[in-house]
Amino acid sequence: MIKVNNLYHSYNNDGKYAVNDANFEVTKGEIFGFLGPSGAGKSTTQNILTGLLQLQKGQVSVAGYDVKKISNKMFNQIGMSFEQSNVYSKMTAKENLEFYRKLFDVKTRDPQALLELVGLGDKASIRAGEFSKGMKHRLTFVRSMINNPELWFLDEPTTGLDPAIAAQIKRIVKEENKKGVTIFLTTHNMHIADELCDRVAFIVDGEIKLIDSPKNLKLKYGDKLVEVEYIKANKSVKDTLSTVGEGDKKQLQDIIAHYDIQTMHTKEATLEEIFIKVTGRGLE
Ligand SMILES: Nc1ncnc2c1ncn2[C@@H]1O[C@H](COP(=O)(O)OP(=O)(O)OP(=O)(O)O)[C@@H](O)[C@H]1O
Repeated sequence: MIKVNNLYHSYNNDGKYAVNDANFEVTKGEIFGFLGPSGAGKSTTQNILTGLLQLQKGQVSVAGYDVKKISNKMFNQIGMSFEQSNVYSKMTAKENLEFYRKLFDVKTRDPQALLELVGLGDKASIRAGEFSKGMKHRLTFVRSMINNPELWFLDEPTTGLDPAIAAQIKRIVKEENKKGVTIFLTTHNMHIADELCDRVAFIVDGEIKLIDSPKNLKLKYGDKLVEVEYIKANKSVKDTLSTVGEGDKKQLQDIIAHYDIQTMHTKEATLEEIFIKVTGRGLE
């Protein structure tokens, strides 16, 4: 669905690259995450893929189209939801969607039904300018679904939303993906990457450091740890021990044999811990 080879982008032609030799493929039906801190080059890459930035160097094909010579037809097949909501403030929520749907020459979804999907059904005739940031975000989000895209670009889809709405957005993303929609998701939030993505690319300073599934990354980089809490000399003690090292294994057996265990559970490394291990950088 997406093929990127030797992609570079420099804003100032000063030898500094916001995207530096990126190579990846996104296959049909997967949720592919682009995970990296602020300034990593996520938006730049997404903007090149969606034709908002002109391709300078490299080969990029999106939904079967070469982005060097973008065809308007490509826009019928893709959806884009940006972190910054760009809705028309003087139009109502419904007018925003009615206006936008006219840009496509494929079957579009019913604006009222879309608004209801994100809890804005009763706000259809309110001007978007009066909406809160979260409401504008939801409007932008459903607008990007209006043409039933087979490839959906989502930029920080849950950032700044309250947890209930974020959960609703994630549910919709999962449902659309089940119907076969391919999703390219950019984020600096490891939770959403972990929860939604089939594969993630770690990106730092314009470079992709690795690409793998969250599960494989945890198996590969996550230490196999057990967190145990027990009573020793009338005091509660907490230890984190490895199930791989001989010394730790023996200590764990010793604790189980001699002390009163209060809690014991395995501890997985988080994607952020793995990100730091691999790239030497955090996600903030
Ligand atoms: N219009 C621009 N002109 C010059 N430099 C830019 C421009 N847009 C982005 N950059 C620079 O390019 C680099 C990559 O930025 P980009 O916005 O792609 O990162 P990002 O990973 O999307 O970050 P964020 O999560 O903050 O959006 C950064 O160093 C940024 O300062």
